[in-house]
Amino acid sequence: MTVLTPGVAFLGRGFACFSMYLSTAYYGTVKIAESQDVSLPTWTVIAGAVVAAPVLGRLYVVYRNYSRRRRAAQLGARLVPKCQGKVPGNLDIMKISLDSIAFGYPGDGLNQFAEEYGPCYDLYLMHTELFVTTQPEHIKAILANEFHNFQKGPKFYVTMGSVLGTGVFNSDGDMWKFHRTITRPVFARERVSDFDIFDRHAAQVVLKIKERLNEGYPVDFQDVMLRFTLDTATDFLFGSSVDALSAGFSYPHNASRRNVESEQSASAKAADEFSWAFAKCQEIIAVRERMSWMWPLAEIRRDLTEVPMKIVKSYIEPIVQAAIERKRGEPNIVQVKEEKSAGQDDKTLLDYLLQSTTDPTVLRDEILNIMIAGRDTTASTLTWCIYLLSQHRNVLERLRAEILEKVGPMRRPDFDDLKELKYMRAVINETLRLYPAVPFNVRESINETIWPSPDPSLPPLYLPPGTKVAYSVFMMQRRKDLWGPDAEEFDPDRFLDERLQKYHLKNHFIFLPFNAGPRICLGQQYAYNQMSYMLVRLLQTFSEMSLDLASIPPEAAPPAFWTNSPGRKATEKVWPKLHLTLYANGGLWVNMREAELMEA
Ligand code: HEM
Repeated sequence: MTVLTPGVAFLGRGFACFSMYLSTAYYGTVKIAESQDVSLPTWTVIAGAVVAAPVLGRLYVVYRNYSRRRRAAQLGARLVPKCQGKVPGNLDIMKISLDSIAFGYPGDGLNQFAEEYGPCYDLYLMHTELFVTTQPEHIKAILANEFHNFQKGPKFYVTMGSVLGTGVFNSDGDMWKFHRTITRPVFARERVSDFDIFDRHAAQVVLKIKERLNEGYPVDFQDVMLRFTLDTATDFLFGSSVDALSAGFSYPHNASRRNVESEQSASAKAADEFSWAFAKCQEIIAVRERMSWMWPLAEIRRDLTEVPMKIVKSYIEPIVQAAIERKRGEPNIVQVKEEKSAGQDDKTLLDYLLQSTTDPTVLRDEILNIMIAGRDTTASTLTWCIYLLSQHRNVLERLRAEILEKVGPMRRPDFDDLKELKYMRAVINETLRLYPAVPFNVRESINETIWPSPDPSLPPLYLPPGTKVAYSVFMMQRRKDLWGPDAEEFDPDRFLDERLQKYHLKNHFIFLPFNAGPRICLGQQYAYNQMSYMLVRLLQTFSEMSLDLASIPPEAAPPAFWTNSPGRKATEKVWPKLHLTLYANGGLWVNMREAELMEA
């Protein structure tokens, strides 16, 4: 069966709508003319209808805006300020938004609009509302107070569908509840506090980093963390690791020693290919989201996710198929495991999913969603954490001292140890504040609503039904009016000293790296445990960390002109970029010094 590309399907729908409009206009005009005994040549009717189309479109927009203004006034509210672009349809603003993904710093463009219009404004792309907000009360409304009025929405399903399918990230209502219910037991406290899996893979990380440093080369820490989180996630979720850490780590672009593909095992190559495809899919859907409803026009010749998704599917499907076959051969797999483990839950996500369905598509979608959730987010946070530690020696030393005091130089930490590592938690939270793994997110309203005005002297804001709202925790968590004058600085003590009471505890909704409300991250505790575990093992072994800037490919380094920018952008040593999650462009190349036994 031929599958239409998104662009052809989009144009087909447009053509069908336009044909309907033309035929209605034609027969309508002919009927009116007949009733008046006037005869019109066919071509004049059709030409008239074609010329009238943009005029009618414009009239519709004017009428819609007028009725929204009137409705807002009736409710004692006002419209969200509209950004005024220089080109019709605010196409120049769309370009700024797309350019900021390709060439800019997260929030570029949007920060300027925030200065001009305040923390909530309407990008109004192609005459369609797209609200952007960084206001905690608005984000609280989206995620908690008005949860039932804000959905991911049909436009989101279509934009993300070719990658996320109907998984937990791309569903609402009963489908979302179904995914959430079958996934939740996997994150029960006793499961996420079983550190055997973390220990196995963290030991491999430390060993392989040492080997590479001993060869005289830095390591791309981001790449190592993506492998670590892929291995731990697959071990935790499916019961067997894909062993991405066993592949040879990449060498820097300027190294005399190069990556030799033939040295890699087949499974390592497959894991590398999967990682590439996985990132590519996320990049493509992030661009689609920024192009609003026009995105199919960029995919007329082909669905850009097709090739990378083929690779992703070829990786996941055998895992799913094997699980289905196991289930067929051993129908009571979950019960068998329950009996075997005598109280200790060793069932994997797949085991739980198989209790509810053996539909390969549902299984694949769910697994892919959880892999995106579980791999890139923690890898991103650990990467930015090491970046910050490499720039703040005092923080690194204090964190290491805490680890050595509470856990010691060699011992494997347990759950109680991690609870005692208060400074560690502050370092992770401060990393998540400045570099949240999911910096931007989006929802769509179902019914009209009213939000408080960021400026209390002005009337509240009116949101029409069916409005897309993008919210950014990245921008909110750097706001000086919410976090104090030093909001742009990395200072973990703000989660421990009087600033905690003054800012965060006064309003919990100013810090939302894991979201909030019914859709709050299911893996939050797992993520804290995994990240803390990895940091303990790293800092037990290494006492110094520094960036190797020469190893970043020149085209991936932060542009020189950034030094004239406001805020952290001016001082970034690596380029933070984003698809669905935040990452370091070109990798995070670091050197580490092994701790002497005396130091430990
Ligand atoms: C630092 C690490 C992490 C961060 C910052 C993070 C952040 C988030 C955020 C912001 C969401 C909301 C997404 C949305 O509604 O659009 C989310 C949802 C979710 N996360 Fe995490 N996450 C992290 C780690 C993990 C891990 C390790 C797992 C699992 C292994 C996980 C599983 C999930 C799931 C299943 C959801 C979907 C919840 C739903 O829609 O009901 N997360 N996470």
